[in-house]
Amino acid sequence: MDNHHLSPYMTFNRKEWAALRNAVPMTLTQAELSSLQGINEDLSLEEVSEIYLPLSRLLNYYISNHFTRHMILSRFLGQDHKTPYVIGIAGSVAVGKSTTARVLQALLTRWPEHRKVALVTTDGFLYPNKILQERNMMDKKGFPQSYDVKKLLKFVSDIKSGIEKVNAPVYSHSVYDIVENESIEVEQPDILILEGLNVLQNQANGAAKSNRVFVSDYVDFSIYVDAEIPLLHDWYINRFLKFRAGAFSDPSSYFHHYSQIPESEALARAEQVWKTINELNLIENILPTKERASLILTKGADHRVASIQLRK
Ligand SMILES: Nc1ncnc2c1ncn2[C@@H]1O[C@H](COP(=O)(O)OP(=O)(O)OP(=O)(O)O)[C@@H](O)[C@H]1O
Ligand SMILES: CC(C)(CO)[C@@H](O)C(=O)NCCC(=O)O
Repeated sequence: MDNHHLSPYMTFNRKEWAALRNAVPMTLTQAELSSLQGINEDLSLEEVSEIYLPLSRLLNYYISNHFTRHMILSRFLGQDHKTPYVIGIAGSVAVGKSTTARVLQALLTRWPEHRKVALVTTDGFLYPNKILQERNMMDKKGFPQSYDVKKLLKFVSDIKSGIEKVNAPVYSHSVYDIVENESIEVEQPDILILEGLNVLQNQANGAAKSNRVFVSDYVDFSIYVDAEIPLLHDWYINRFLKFRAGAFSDPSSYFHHYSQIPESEALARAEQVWKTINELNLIENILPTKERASLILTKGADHRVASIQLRK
């Protein structure tokens, strides 16, 4: 472990981190490991046990401590005081935030406390295409101004207040828009995993100047998933091609059009979108939030986590 005195982080390499899962062993059966792979067929099981399992153990300690504190507060107030633990997951488009979130959801549910873990992505709080078009912002999707931040803040604040049922809107990558008349209902979870490009943004990087409260104010533990730009570029293009391949026979998919033109043309468009939208957004609005994360996961080729930085 590198504990450089000027850095706010302790840095672990892969081997050092993997060793940390052993102190309180939690073993996963082969069947459980296989069911985790249903989350993402490219996810390696070695990755789950060496990286995500120790991470879920650490989180489980923090979460237990959170609930102990709230029990004390309940005693002090003489009334029930329970608020969910919020884990934020930030990082570039295509870095693997949603995969990370789903693996952590599965692992945290599995700890003996059997906590109820809800998962929400901030994509659902993007303005619908109709509004983005009216505001001439279709090439700004994912930028701070493309989100209905008020709605997102109300959502997180309602969850934190312990409101019984809170609804979140849904975004579809395949339709490339908010899905009308669809929502996910969040019912008093113990843990909320909130995943999205913007969960760590504050006034200094992107959020509207008039805002005084930020999503990050409601986040108890934040994870920034990081990788070098050339890797992110490749992951974005690969996922684009996967969507394109899946959209040949589905005319309702946004990607259908790309399946009807030559691959080289579709690729040129994907390259342009990456460069002018997602890479730009990463540099301007997402990367600057990295230094505020509680934990940074740095990935190398094949999504393999190479190092972990944990705030001291
Ligand atoms: N741990 C992993 N191992 C292997 N492949 C992965 C892993 N995580 C993500 N991927 C792949 O990388 C691509 C992007 O992943 P994912 O959709 O989870 O990213 P994201 O950060 O949630 O993207 P967005 O912000 O656009 O929603 C997908 O093709 C996914 O299959
Ligand atoms: C929905 C977001 C913003 C975040 O997941 C992203 O996947 C996206 O669609 N960006 C806009 C440019 C594009 O990739 O088409």
